[in-house]
Amino acid sequence: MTAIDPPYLQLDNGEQIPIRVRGYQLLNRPMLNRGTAFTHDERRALGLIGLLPPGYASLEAQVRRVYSQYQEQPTNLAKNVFLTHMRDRNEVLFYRLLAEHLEEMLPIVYTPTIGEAIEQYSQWYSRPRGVYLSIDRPEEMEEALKNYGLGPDEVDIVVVTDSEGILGIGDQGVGGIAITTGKLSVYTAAAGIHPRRCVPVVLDVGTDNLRLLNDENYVGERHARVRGDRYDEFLDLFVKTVARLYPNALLHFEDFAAANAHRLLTQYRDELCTFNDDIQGTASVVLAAVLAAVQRTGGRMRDQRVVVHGAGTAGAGIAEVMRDVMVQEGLSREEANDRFWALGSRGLLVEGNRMRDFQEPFARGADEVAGWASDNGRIGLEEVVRQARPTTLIGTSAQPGSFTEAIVREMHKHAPRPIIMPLSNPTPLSEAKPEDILAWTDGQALIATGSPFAPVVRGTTRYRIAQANNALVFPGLGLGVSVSKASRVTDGMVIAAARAVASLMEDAVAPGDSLLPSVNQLRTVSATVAVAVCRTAEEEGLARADLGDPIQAVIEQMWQPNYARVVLG
Ligand SMILES: NC(=O)C1=CN([C@@H]2O[C@H](COP(=O)(O)OP(=O)(O)OC[C@H]3O[C@@H](n4cnc5c(N)ncnc54)[C@H](O)[C@@H]3O)[C@@H](O)[C@H]2O)C=CC1
Ligand SMILES: CC(=O)C(=O)O
Ligand SMILES: [Mg+2]
Repeated sequence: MTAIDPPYLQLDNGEQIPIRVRGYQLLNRPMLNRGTAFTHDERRALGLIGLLPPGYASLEAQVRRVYSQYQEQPTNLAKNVFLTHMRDRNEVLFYRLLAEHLEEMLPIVYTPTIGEAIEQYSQWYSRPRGVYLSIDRPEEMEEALKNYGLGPDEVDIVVVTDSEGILGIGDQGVGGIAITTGKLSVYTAAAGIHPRRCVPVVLDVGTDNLRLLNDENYVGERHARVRGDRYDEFLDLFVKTVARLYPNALLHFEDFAAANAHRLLTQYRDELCTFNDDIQGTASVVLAAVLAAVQRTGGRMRDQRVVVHGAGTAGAGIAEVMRDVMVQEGLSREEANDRFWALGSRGLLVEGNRMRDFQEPFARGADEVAGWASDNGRIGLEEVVRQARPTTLIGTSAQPGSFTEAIVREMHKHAPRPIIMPLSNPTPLSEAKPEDILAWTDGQALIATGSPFAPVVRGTTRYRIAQANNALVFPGLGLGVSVSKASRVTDGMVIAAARAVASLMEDAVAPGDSLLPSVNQLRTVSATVAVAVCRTAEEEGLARADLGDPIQAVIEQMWQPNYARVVLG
């Protein structure tokens, strides 16, 4: 006996979803629409007779057709637009296509092409997706979120940006909504978070991007970025409204500028279940790559000497988590901080100079650097590498080409297997190309990048380049939080996620092996991360779900892109 009247969708987990709309209304609902995959009986029952061409195509046949259409698109941006439109028509088909061609399509729906799509958001704008909240109308915030149509128990993840620090391309105004929908695509493709249980949000607080303000097509608020008290009050209202409307959701902050990113994380991390992906997601995946690299060099984390080029949102987060692991390995906090040399736009961070509070732990003493070469007081990367003799070089500066041949060769003089990670996105902003780094270090460098790079062949060795992108962590983190109903995201979870990713690479020890799992393994990686997060949530007393077997719980919750059975009665 069923609880509801047909027609309805019968899901694998026993749930039944009523189908209340008919005809074109149904075809316009991307989660229900299946186009030519509706059978004739379904078309009769759902008011679709005459609204579709008579032929029937299975999901598999539809995937083959849309894949060939995809391949005909002339540019990567056109491919991105094609996939965006497809997601707006038929989400199961979109996610099935993405799942079957993940390595090929992730760079299209995510970095690097998403950077272009965001820059040209207003020019290509055709239909909305997500929730647009304007700082000029805070009183409409609750109504706007409610209009999205999801109830208190129907949301697992809210991804929010204020668009000030999109990837490495900076302030992109309202177009930043596309980073939130992009991240949510990755949540679904990588971790099986149900696409309808997610809310993408842009906080339109204005923009300082003059190109956008002068573009007649721009679809955002046309004024400078609001800062100060009004910004803080708007953010506070947003966080409190989300916590009230969706009490079980994870709130994911994305691409805020450095000052706000760290400040907001500190302010809200103990108040609700929230994390900052650029700080914590990035720190976790980079820690995984560094742990794998350190294992290959036969050393320990506590012995690393680490230069962080670009100690902003991502760079400082990476340093903090590496420092915490060094402390776990027995160093005092001060000894561990001392193993870092961090640079900002004014060069090496030195005590007494102006810097942000989250950078202070990594500043060097003025006495120590007194004899170092500087240009108007600015100590540059080459001098830092010469003096500090790092074993690990992290790039989160968005300064393309800043890991020069001279710098990499200097580092290699003292580090036989230098760990070098140009992590800036999108691809044109990378601090160096893996091919060059390998050439300058005679193939000895252990490398990870932020955006995807093709393998490099040198002699008989094929080097697979690890993509240290937070996409290897945030989907599994979100899934683990959702399955365990964790009340907070903790540093323990961030480190557990990193160790889980690194554990997948323990057998990868041949020359040329990647430091991280490949994008094709994203589902496995996300499930592994989710299980580690669930276990940590339990250990830390933060899990509100009775998990039983976390592996089974995680696998059962992962949504698969299949058409559910339609029960017609
Ligand atoms: N691989 C990944 O998963 C991730 C990569 N990133 C990338 O990292 C880059 C930075 O992103 P955020 O940390 O969010 O930006 P951010 O603006 O917070 O940090 C950038 C830092 O670089 C510093 N900087 C600027 N010019 C410099 C120079 N000439 N020398 C040294 N430092 C300089 C700035 O002072 C700032 O501290 C972006 O390209 C972003 O795409 C960010 C998050 C995740
Ligand atoms: C990957 C990412 O989050 C970034 O580049 O900002
Ligand atoms: Mg980001």
